[in-house]
Amino acid sequence: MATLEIDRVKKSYGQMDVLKEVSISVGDGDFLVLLGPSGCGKSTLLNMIAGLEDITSGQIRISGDVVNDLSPKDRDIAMVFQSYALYPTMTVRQNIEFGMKIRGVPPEARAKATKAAADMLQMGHLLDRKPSQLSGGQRQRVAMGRAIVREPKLFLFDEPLSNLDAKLRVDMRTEIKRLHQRLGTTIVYVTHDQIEAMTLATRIAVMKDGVVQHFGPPQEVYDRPANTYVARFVGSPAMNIIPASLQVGADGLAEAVVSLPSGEARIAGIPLSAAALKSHAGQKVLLGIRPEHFSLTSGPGLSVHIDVVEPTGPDTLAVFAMGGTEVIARLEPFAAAAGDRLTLAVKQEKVVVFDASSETRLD
Ligand SMILES: Nc1ncnc2c1ncn2[C@@H]1O[C@H](COP(=O)(O)OP(=O)(O)OP(=O)(O)O)[C@@H](O)[C@H]1O
Repeated sequence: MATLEIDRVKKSYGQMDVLKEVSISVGDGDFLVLLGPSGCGKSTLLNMIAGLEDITSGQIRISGDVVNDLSPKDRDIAMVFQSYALYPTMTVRQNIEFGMKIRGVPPEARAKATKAAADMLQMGHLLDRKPSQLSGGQRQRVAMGRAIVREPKLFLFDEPLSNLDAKLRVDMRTEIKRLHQRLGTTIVYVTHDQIEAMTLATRIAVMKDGVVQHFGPPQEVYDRPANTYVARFVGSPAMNIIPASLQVGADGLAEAVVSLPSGEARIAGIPLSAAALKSHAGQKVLLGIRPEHFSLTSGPGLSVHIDVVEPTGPDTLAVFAMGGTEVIARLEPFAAAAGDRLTLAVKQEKVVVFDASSETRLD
C-alpha cells in the first residue's frame, strides 16, 4: 500500500513539452484515474510512474521515497497493459507464476499465491490453458492475476479495457472495482472513457495537452467542473454550456438572463459567491447546466420549442435552442413530438457559471 506524489513533473521530447508541471498527490488506497483524449500525456505520465520513461524535471514519490532514479523492478509496482503482454507459449498458471519464479519464490508459495489470485478472479478452471485458448476478458483476468501475485504497493493500469467489447468492458470494470475493494491497494488507471473514470475513481485528473485541468473526487469533477473543457468531457450527454448575461436578482442572489426563441427568460437563485457576482454582474457569462437538471413543470418555467425527441428507455432526451445554442434536457419519459412547446424548470442550485473569456468556473 502506498501514497503517490507527482510533484511539478515535466516531460519534454526535444522542443515539445508533453507534460507541463503536473502535480497530483493521492493517499494510501486511492484509485486515481488519469482521464483525457488521445495525446494528452496520460500514458507518458503512467510510464514515468512505472519507471519506463525518464522524468525531465520534478519528482515522483511513492510512500514518501523519491523514485526518479529507481529502475522499474525496484519500485514495487505492477502494471497491467492494454495488450495484456502474456507469454503465448506458457499456460495461464506459468504466466502467473513466472515473475515469482524469477524472484526465487518457492514452489509451494507460488502455487498458493496463484490459487488465491485465480479464486479472486474466478479463473481456476483456466489455469492449464494457453493464452490463445482464452477470450479477451479471460486474458485480461490473467494479466490482472499476474499483477496481484506480486503484491505490489501500487497497481498501474494502462487502458486495460480498450480491447474488449462493450458488454465485457462493463463486466471487467466491475471486476476491477471489486479487486480494489478487496485488496485496497493504491491504483493509477489511464483511460479516455469518462464513464470508467466516474465509476472507478476516488480521484480523477482530467488532462488536456499535458496540463491537469481538474484534479478532484469524481462527484466534484462532475458537479463543479473547473472549466468548460472538463464540463464537456465528463458526462454524457455533456453538460450544456449556455451563453447568458449575469445580473443581481431582487433577492441579492445571482440571476441569469437567457434568450429563448419566445423571448428572454430568467433563472434566479444561482449559487455564486458575493465576490464573483460583484465582479461579473452585468457581463456575459456561460451557464453550465447538466441535462438531468431540467424537468417538466406545470408551473412557471422556461418555455422551449422542442426540435428533437430521443427516448432512451429510462428517460427521454429533448433537444431545443436556448441562448443561441443547442441544449439537451434529460426528462422523465413523456409523450411529445418535435415541434411541441414544453415548460421546463431548472434546478438552479445545480447551475454553475463560467467566465465567458477564460471559460473557468466562477466560485
Ligand atoms: N518518444 C516520443 N517522442 C516524441 N513525442 C512523443 C514520444 N512519446 C509520446 N510523444 C508525444 O507525447 C504526447 C503524449 O503522448 P501519450 O502517449 O502520453 O498520450 P496519451 O494521452 O496517453 O494518448 P493515447 O491515449 O493515444 O496513448 C503525444 O503528443 C505524443 O505524440
